[in-house]
Amino acid sequence: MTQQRLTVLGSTGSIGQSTLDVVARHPERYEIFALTASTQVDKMLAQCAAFKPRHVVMVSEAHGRALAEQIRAHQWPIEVHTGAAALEWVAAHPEVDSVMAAIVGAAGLAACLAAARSGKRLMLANKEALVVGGEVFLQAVREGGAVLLPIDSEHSAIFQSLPEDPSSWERRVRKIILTASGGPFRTRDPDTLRDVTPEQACAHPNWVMGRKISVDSATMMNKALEVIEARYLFGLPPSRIEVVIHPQSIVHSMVQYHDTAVVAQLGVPDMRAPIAYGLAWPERIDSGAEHLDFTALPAMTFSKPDARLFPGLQLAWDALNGPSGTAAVLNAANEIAVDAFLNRRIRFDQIHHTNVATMAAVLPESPTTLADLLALDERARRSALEFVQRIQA
Ligand SMILES: NC(=O)C1=CN([C@@H]2O[C@H](COP(=O)(O)OP(=O)(O)OC[C@H]3O[C@@H](n4cnc5c(N)ncnc54)[C@H](OP(=O)(O)O)[C@@H]3O)[C@@H](O)[C@H]2O)C=CC1
Ligand SMILES: CC(=O)[C@@H](O)[C@H](O)COP(=O)(O)O
Ligand SMILES: [Mn+2]
Repeated sequence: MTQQRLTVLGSTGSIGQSTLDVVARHPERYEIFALTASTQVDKMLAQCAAFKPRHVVMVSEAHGRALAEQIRAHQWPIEVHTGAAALEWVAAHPEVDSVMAAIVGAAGLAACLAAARSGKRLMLANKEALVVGGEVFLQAVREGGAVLLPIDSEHSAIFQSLPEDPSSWERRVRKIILTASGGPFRTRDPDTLRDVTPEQACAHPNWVMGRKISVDSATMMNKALEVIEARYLFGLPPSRIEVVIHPQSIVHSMVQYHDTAVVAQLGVPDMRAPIAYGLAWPERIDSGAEHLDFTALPAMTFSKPDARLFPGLQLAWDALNGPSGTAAVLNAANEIAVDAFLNRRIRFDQIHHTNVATMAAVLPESPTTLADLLALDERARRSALEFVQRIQA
């Protein structure tokens, strides 16, 4: 068995830490080449002590300087880089075999494209990168000869439930069914959502995750992003992607075939399982997650999402059926709106208002390059920010 050399983008986050937890269980299989973060110096220092990477990137210069000082004091042979361009360098480095993409938001797009163009095994948790990148992302994967493996729990489940030969998916599959927990507000009266706090929105019933994705789960924009992600990963038309509420998060998603058979993937809600699958594919390795005990499971239920409670979900299909680039506009608006909500500048229900207003205001012009995508992302962010400033006043 040859060791895989890994770059973990976003190693200080929830997915990054779970990835390192799995990696630590298999030192004979994985070696860390580079770790990247933005601001969390202490966490990164602890990861440096445990994994001795050759390179570390701190996107923030000030935090990078603070880390470099500590690394010098320990006399560790680790090079510290700063700035966003260094993310692309460690993602594309010729000595790297595999890249875990676990940065949150469109900030991870350029590094994902760099890994894809360099033909890496690209494990994708950073769904926003694919939502924004769309066909440009897929073209980079094809041209670079990369292997794109989903880490998002639903998409890992679908990937595990599909036949091995991707050229048969369109022909054999009737529908992809994404499960959604419904988040912390699933049973609320929609009229009471105006005044929920960031703390309430981040209290996900089943998963411990970063703050941005936790708010997305509460609005179900997470599922909207996942519908778009599924469309690009599996190539089925948007009309053949469905969402069902499954509050227990045990069935991670399903594939329904033309003969009526449904193949699903089940497991405890622990991201180490899909991460281990991505790391070892097509092998199976210990992930550290608990095995399912079917005799101890709660009753599993499935229901239709309530459009009054989760109006943002429909935006996925609106974006996919709109001009190319509309998904990038939606993502940018949502990133701005979630940040404004987390900083108590807008109400929870105004996240959706911001997304709708930005989609109406910003018309994309068929982006075909990374530069086009970044310019569109920037334009949509400016428009969303203007809207946020208007409704705040
Ligand atoms: N958490 C989960 O269970 C799941 C997450 N995902 C997806 O995985 C991705 C990561 O999520 P999660 O781990 O929860 O997020 P976190 O917020 O926990 O972690 C984000 C990571 O990205 C880094 N980061 C933040 N901003 C930037 C930036 N501008 N440039 C470079 N690095 C940056 C952070 O660095 P620092 O903290 O040092 O500032 C941190 O390492 C998201 O796209 C999410 O949707 C998908 C499925 C499940
Ligand atoms: C763990 C994971 O993949 C998250 O995306 C999770 O699915 C969030 O749960 P929701 O179903 O509430 O969005
Ligand atoms: Mn998910």
